[in-house]
Amino acid sequence: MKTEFAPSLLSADFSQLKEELKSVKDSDYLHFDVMDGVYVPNITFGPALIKALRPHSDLPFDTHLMITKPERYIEEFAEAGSDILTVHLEATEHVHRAIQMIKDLGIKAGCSLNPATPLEGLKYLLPDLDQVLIMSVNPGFGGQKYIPQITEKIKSLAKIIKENNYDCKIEVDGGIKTHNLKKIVDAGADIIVAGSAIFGQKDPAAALAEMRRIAENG
Ligand SMILES: O=C(CO)[C@@H](O)[C@H](O)COP(=O)(O)O
Ligand SMILES: [Fe+2]
Repeated sequence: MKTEFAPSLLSADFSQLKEELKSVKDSDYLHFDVMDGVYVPNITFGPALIKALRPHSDLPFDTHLMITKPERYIEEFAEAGSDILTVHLEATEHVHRAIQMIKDLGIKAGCSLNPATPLEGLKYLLPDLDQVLIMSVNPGFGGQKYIPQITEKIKSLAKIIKENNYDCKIEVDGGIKTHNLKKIVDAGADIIVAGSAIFGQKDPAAALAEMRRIAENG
C-alpha cells in the first residue's frame, strides 16, 4: 500500500492558514492537533477553526483530539468538518463509547496511544477502529525528537493487524523527518504525520514531495 501523508498544521503559520493549506494540496489528509491545556501542557484551537478552514480544502480533515474526556466534544468536531476523529486511550475511562459515538456520526474513528502506553489496551478496540495513531513523541508540541523504541511498537501492531485481518491503518505522529522516515514506513506505518518537517521548511510543497519520494524509493 502506498504511504499516505498528513501534514500537521501545528507547525504552520497560524496567521496565514488559508495559504498554508494550499501549499500542501497534494497531501492525503490535513492533520489538526487539538490541545486543551489539561490532557497536554499546551493549548491550540477548537472546532471553530476547523469549521472556518473546511471550505478551503477538499482533503480529508484528520483531527487528533488531545483533550480530556473527548466524548464531550465529539459531535462538535464532527459537525465542524472532521472526516476522522482520533481520541486518546488514556484520556477517558470510556474510550469504546467515544469510538462508538464517532462511528455513529458516520465518520472514521481512531485511537491514539502515548509512547509509554502498551498495545494491550487496543485488544478489544481494534475490530472497531479505522486507524491507530501511534505517538512517537510525548504529545503537546511539534518539533520534538522521535523516540527510537517506537519503531518496535509499530512493527508489533502491524503484526497484530495483519494476523487478525483487521481493516485498520497505522498512523505515526511525532519527530518524523527525511532521515528516519523510511525506517518508520518499513516498520508498518500507513500514514505519516509531519509538522516541522513540512511546515517548518521554506517550501512545504517540495518538502512533502521529497518525503513521498523517500517513502517510495528509500
Ligand atoms: O500531535 C502532535 C504533537 O502532540 C503532532 O501532530 C505534532 O504536530 C507533530 O509535529 P512534528 O513532530 O512532526 O514536528
Ligand atoms: Fe498530532
